[in-house]
Amino acid sequence: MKNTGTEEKKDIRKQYLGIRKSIPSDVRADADRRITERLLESSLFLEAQSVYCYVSYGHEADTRRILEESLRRGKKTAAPRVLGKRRMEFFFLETTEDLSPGFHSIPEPVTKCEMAPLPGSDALVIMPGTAFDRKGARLGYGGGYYDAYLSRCPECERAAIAYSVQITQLLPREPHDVRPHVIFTEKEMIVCPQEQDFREIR
Ligand SMILES: Nc1nc2c(c(=O)[nH]1)N(C=O)[C@@H](CNc1ccc(C(=O)N[C@@H](CCC(=O)O)C(=O)O)cc1)CN2
Ligand SMILES: Nc1ncnc2c1ncn2[C@@H]1O[C@H](COP(=O)(O)OP(=O)(O)OP(=O)(O)O)[C@@H](O)[C@H]1O
Repeated sequence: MKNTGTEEKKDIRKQYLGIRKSIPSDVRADADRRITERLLESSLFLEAQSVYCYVSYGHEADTRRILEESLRRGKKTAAPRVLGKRRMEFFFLETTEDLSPGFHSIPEPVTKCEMAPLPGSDALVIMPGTAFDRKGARLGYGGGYYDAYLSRCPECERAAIAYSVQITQLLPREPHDVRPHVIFTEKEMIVCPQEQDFREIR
């Protein structure tokens, strides 16, 4: 990871990558199940016509069942592919077999997949992250991919999924950060204040 933002962000990222990695596998499996159920039962997911979801790798909160359920229920289902510096696009999947290892070995949509238009108000984007605070400030791997992509589609619904140990005190915030509306953990659904109240609170 190079040029990944402020030193403070780098330290917090490193710390939380360690915390996430150290979750025992049985606890992780149980948390993945609970996070998935909470998300699948939410009106955000039930009402979404299309779902733009990351494909988990390493120790990220698992998205495999979310992708499968989304496809099974006939929602347009898209996954991200990195195309260049700070640039990614989403591509529609027909099945989870349309994924093959790409950027950093993350499963990405294969070339035959059709590029998805920017998500509109009937779309739900499911965001990854290494740490979050309760106001929705988010730390990724430091590539700036989600901030850049989501700044192009302010209309869509944004949900993050994460293990409860990834929720932290206030994170440093930059003007280009695009925050989720809600965060689902295995313990709760955190509703994040939106722009207006955010400024008042901080
Ligand atoms: N599953 C998933 N897909 C995603 C993202 C993500 O966060 N998660 N991204 C969100 O922006 C984009 C990819 N961004 C990335 C940026 C940097 C690294 C990276 O440096 N990975 C290292 C270190 C990981 C670690 O220490 O755990 C590696 O794989 O070795 C990976 C992905 C698009 N696709
Ligand atoms: N829209 C932008 N304009 C200018 N610089 C940006 C923009 N978005 C991100 N950056 C820069 O890119 C780098 C990575 O951004 P940031 O730390 O916010 O990524 P991240 O949210 O951790 O990663 P990701 O979105 O890929 O999960 C930082 O140096 C940041 O200042």
